[in-house]
Amino acid sequence: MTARLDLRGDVAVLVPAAGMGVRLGPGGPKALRLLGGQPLLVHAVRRVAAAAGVGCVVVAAPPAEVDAVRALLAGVAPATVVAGGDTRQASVAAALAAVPANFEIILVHDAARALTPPEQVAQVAEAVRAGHDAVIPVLPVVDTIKEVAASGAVVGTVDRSVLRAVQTPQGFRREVLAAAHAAAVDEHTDDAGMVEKLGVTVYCVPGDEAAMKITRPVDLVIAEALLARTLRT
Ligand SMILES: Nc1ccn([C@@H]2O[C@H](COP(=O)(O)OP(=O)(O)OP(=O)(O)O)[C@@H](O)[C@H]2O)c(=O)n1
Ligand SMILES: C[C@](O)(CO)[C@H](O)COP(=O)(O)O
Repeated sequence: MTARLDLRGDVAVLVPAAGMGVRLGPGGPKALRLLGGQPLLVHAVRRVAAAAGVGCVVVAAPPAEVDAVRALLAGVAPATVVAGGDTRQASVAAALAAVPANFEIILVHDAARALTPPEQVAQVAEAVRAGHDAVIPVLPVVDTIKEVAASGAVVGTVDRSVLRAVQTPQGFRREVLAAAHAAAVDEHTDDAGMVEKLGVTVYCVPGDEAAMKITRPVDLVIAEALLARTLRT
């Protein structure tokens, strides 16, 4: 049993956790699915709360599970739990609305990236504190990438040296994230994409393989192995 963590810092972390996990298959909301015997959300919040500088955690839970998630997190960290929306973007907006006014640095972190090291959370926050308006952790793309037509014919091979796979947490000055959500007219899969539309420069820091997103059944198998490796060391 791990002790409940206190929060003392100037960084608020929003944890969208209201998705159904359709690509993972049947089994209920993804954030409540088990990894090493504990819900993904518990792994994620424990690591976020352990990161240097984090003073506030707001979780957007599946609307039917808000009370259950409050109870689940009571022994983990002092998180605020709100009802999420129909899309990730709506869930982030709901969580953002619940952040106390004194937090000027806001991170957005997928519950589905359950094993993200606290150091990655702290590094993103630090880059915002150092003056960047928007910060994302990224990894190089390891596969050859083709552009393919609807017919199945290859159009061309993309230069992957300029591509990066994007992780979370994504970090923002509060004003920038709030402006991006206020201005959004279409759906985005990440918050940095919304900020880009404002013309704000998004800065990259190195990501971590442990921050992989649990999306498909095979990702749960990989995450179990990563967790076992962490526990061994
Ligand atoms: N309406 C939604 C949809 C997604 N999320 C959250 O956004 C993160 C990233 O989304 P993804 O991994 O795509 O999760 P799901 O939407 O649950 O997956 P799927 O698309 O397979 O249903 C997850 O932590 C998920 O819980 C959310 O809070 N609210
Ligand atoms: C925010 C994100 O995790 C960055 O990789 C991702 O965009 C989440 O959305 P998706 O539904 O998996 O595309």
